[in-house]
Amino acid sequence: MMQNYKAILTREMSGPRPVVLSGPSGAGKSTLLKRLMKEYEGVFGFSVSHTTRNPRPGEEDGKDYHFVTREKMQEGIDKGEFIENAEFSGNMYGTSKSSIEDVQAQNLICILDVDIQGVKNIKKTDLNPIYISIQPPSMEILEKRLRDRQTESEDSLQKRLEAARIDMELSKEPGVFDIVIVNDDLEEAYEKLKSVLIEEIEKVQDAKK
Ligand SMILES: Nc1ncnc2c1ncn2[C@@H]1O[C@H](COP(=O)(O)OP(=O)(O)OP(=O)(O)O)[C@@H](O)[C@H]1O
Ligand SMILES: Nc1nc2c(ncn2[C@@H]2O[C@H](COP(=O)(O)O)[C@@H](O)[C@H]2O)c(=O)[nH]1
Repeated sequence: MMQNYKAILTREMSGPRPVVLSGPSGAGKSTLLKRLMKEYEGVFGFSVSHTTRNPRPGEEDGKDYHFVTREKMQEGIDKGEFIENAEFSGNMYGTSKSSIEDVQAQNLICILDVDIQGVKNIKKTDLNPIYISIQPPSMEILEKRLRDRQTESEDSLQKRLEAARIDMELSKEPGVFDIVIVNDDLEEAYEKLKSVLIEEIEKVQDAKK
């Protein structure tokens, strides 16, 4: 009984469980999470990462990423401001502690979009998120999606495909992810994602009533 009470208290103090979305570049993470955040406005908050890559057309500083120089990013890492950071396709990426705290302070479900290195490093922290991997149906389809997106140079595209091969292998390892969703048909993948998160979503909605 006492233990139950303690568990409830801890949950209330720490808020809803965060969600880590991972998977190869081009698998559809941003597409799915933007849709989720639109349908469940006021339930999710995006953890805005830092990156040293250049913004793509339409991307906003402070909303999609905090776009920073290598020097600035390294300075933050050295000061211990990041819970994880990684080098991906020639650029630095990282999750600052404050990006998560900002979302959690609002009692929202914090969504993190990180690569597989991020997943491994977050597992060493006490964040305790739900780990979801979004996978493409095949390497061929992934390459087509990345090319059609027209955001990458040939060099960046090749680096991303190489990272994708590693990611696709690692995602098959038991225990790394709570669930692996193959994003073939977008509607089906989205429904699956919602079904995994519905319990957590309802908790946040109930708390607002
Ligand atoms: N099920 C799908 N069927 C067809 N195209 C899709 C599907 N899901 C996503 N796409 C398209 O594939 C491209 C890559 O998707 P998206 O940008 O969401 O990937 P991502 O995993 O967020 O990539 P990154 O990690 O590089 O940010 C986009 O142009 C998107 O519109
Ligand atoms: N380890 C981390 N990986 C991150 C973070 N933010 C994004 N990412 C991952 O980087 C790649 C490429 O992203 P893109 O926006 O340049 O296409 C992708 O796999 C993201 O999941 C982060 O903070 N830490």
